[in-house]
Amino acid sequence: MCTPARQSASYRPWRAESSVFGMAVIEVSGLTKRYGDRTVVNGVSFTVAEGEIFGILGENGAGKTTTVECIAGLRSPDGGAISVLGLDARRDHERLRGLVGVQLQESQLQDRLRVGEALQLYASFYPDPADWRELLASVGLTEQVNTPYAKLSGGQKQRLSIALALIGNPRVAILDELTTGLDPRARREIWKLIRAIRDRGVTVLLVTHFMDEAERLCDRLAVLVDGGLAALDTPAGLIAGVGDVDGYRANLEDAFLALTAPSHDS
Ligand SMILES: Nc1ncnc2c1ncn2[C@@H]1O[C@H](COP(=O)(O)OP(=O)(O)OP(=O)(O)O)[C@@H](O)[C@H]1O
Repeated sequence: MCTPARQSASYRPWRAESSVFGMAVIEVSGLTKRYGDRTVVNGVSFTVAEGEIFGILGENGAGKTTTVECIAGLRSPDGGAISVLGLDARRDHERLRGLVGVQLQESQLQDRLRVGEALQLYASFYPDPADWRELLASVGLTEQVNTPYAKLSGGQKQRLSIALALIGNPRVAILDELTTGLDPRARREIWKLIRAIRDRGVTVLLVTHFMDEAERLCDRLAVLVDGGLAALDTPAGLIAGVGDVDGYRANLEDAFLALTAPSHDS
């Protein structure tokens, strides 16, 4: 069973339910997901507006991937409703496929498939794909165009999976652990790319464990604790909720640790 969301006594929860952005593109209402008798996502609700970069934070096992997989229509919720671009995430999955780009953890391609071939193959699935060579350049893989998947480094595989999520020119991009395994320069390049696609009106939902990434890139953040929504706010709002820590101004990691701290009242 899912335990109630833990919350540190020192944290003053803020909630920015509505954003300054426009139309809601993703609406999650009371999302609940169970595996067997374990509830791993428990009544989670939030909306993501068009053109927003929305981050999901949480400790390992908090339910982040399960949440985004339900939004991507890859898993069936046990309760609640999810609408993406006005369509039902699960029932209208086929229609949404061309509109939503998904990069999930551990995307696995055929070992012998070359980088350029993979992009051209995926581009052929979509009516209005991005220019694959441009995309290749923007994720820094131009030199690897003829490299088979099996010969890519971990970070290069990660960059390719981001390119594949964006190849269909999606209106919504769902990115799970966007920059895990990337070196610092590559991470900055990927942040730039994400901002650029956002500037074109793409709505971005991303899961991350990196506090700097969440703070620099995301307009708002949802923090999941034990499958429940512990906080939903801008990075600055979350930080403001903790005040000072040991005489220093708190940062996002302090806010995250305060929100996810084990409860002391057991
Ligand atoms: N297919 C599955 N069958 C059973 N349990 C699962 C399955 N997938 C995930 N879980 C469990 O559900 C819980 C939430 O997993 P999830 O992958 O959503 O967490 P997460 O927040 O993304 O974690 P991480 O940061 O480690 O990637 C975990 O306890 C996990 O073990």
